[in-house]
Amino acid sequence: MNHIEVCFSPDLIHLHELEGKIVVVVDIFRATSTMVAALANGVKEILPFADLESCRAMESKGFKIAGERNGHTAPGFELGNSPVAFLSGNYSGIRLAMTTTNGTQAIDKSQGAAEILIGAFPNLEATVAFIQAKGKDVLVHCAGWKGRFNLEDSLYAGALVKSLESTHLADEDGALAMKSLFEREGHQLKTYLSQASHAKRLQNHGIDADIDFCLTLDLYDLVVKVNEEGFLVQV
Ligand SMILES: O=C(O)[C@H](CS(=O)(=O)O)OP(=O)(O)O
Repeated sequence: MNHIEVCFSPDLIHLHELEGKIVVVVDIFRATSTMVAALANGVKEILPFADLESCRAMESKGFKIAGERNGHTAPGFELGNSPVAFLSGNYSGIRLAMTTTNGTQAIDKSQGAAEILIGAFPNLEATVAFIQAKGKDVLVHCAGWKGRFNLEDSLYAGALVKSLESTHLADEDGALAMKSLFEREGHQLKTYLSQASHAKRLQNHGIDADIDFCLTLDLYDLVVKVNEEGFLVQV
């Protein structure tokens, strides 16, 4: 049987072994939900950046640029970090360069894994099926918030642990705790996560539609991975 463990913040990733594992990066509010929405709605590939300047520079290379800090579109960027923005409009075939407060930092810190997947509730079951076909150990890397634990990424980790229980043993405390939390609260994701500090911050930004989208299960039969050139693509 394979194993599954959970890292609750990019600041703790040094405590985990990445080599040989599938790392699933998750930033429910909103980066990884937005990445899944973008690729499901025509975007060809996404190049993630940890910093604003490197991302901004990609505009002159033919990329659309998406930049967000503290929940707002960064100055000079065409797009921010809204999944709903990709549900309308024509993004067919575009290349996107993207940087966000937490999510793209977590991707950056996942280098060294056998494979890096992008996890979100709208593609949970597709991700589960892909992992089960691979037969590798899994590390869920929660983006958290500025180095801190957050409820929504951790609850996704619990959903993944629960969905993989027939093939992946959860024998460390973080994975066991999040599985229990998901078993208790997973039937009422939206109600439970409305109290999350991140959801409250975003509600103050008037983006309830984004939050609803981010907490919708299995909208897409789509797996997103980081390819050898560092692009996020559909598998
Ligand atoms: O845009 C978001 O939802 C957040 C903003 S913040 O972390 O709450 O300031 O960024 P993300 O990288 O998606 O966590």
